Amino acid sequence: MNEAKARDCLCRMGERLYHRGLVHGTAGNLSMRIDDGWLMTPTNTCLGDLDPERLSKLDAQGRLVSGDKPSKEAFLHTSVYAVRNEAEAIIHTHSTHSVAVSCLDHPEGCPVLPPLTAYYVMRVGELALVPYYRPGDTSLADAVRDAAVKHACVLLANHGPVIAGKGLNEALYALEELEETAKLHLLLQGMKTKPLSEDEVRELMG
Ligand SMILES: O=C(CO)COP(=O)(O)O
Ligand SMILES: [Zn+2]
Repeated sequence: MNEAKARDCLCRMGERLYHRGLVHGTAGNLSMRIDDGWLMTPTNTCLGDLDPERLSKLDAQGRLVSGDKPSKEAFLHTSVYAVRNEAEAIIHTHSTHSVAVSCLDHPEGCPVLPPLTAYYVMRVGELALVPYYRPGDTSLADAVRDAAVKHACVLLANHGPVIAGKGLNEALYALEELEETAKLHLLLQGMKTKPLSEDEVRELMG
């Protein structure tokens, strides 16, 4: 995709996330791979009101080439691209229900969310949980990179999701499935639920 089109796509995606209520304030950040590096949302900006000219352009080494100062999670984004060759776009949000799930006490070895529906399994697959680190901490980027080797969707404890996709739309659809499943999981708290069986999940994962 050419750079002008990528700039336009990022701004439209920011607006879409904002109007869907999936981002608020200046939380969250977006990026896209381009031929000579990455485009990323600038730090402390509202994703609903992005200016294509002010997006941060980073070179292949992650250095700022033009635009405003990049997101404090820039290193997290570039670390995920480094281990996921197919990833062309990354969305990070503080979407409410996903964040609520990220604040629960998750026993070691249990899935972060149960496979409640087929679409959750198809779009999100296996969600990895990364322990809490301060936003922008390079240790957070390192932990996310390690998790991203096997997982396109990662949930940062007490923070929010990071989703890599072959394009922005693929990342959005996974994020929306995650957010809705997190909502279902919270709605079902205290009720006897029957998630998909291991065989049903295996069939969907292919
Ligand atoms: O979500 C955020 C931090 O985790 C937002 O930070 P930035 O405004 O620096 O992108
Ligand atoms: Zn964040």
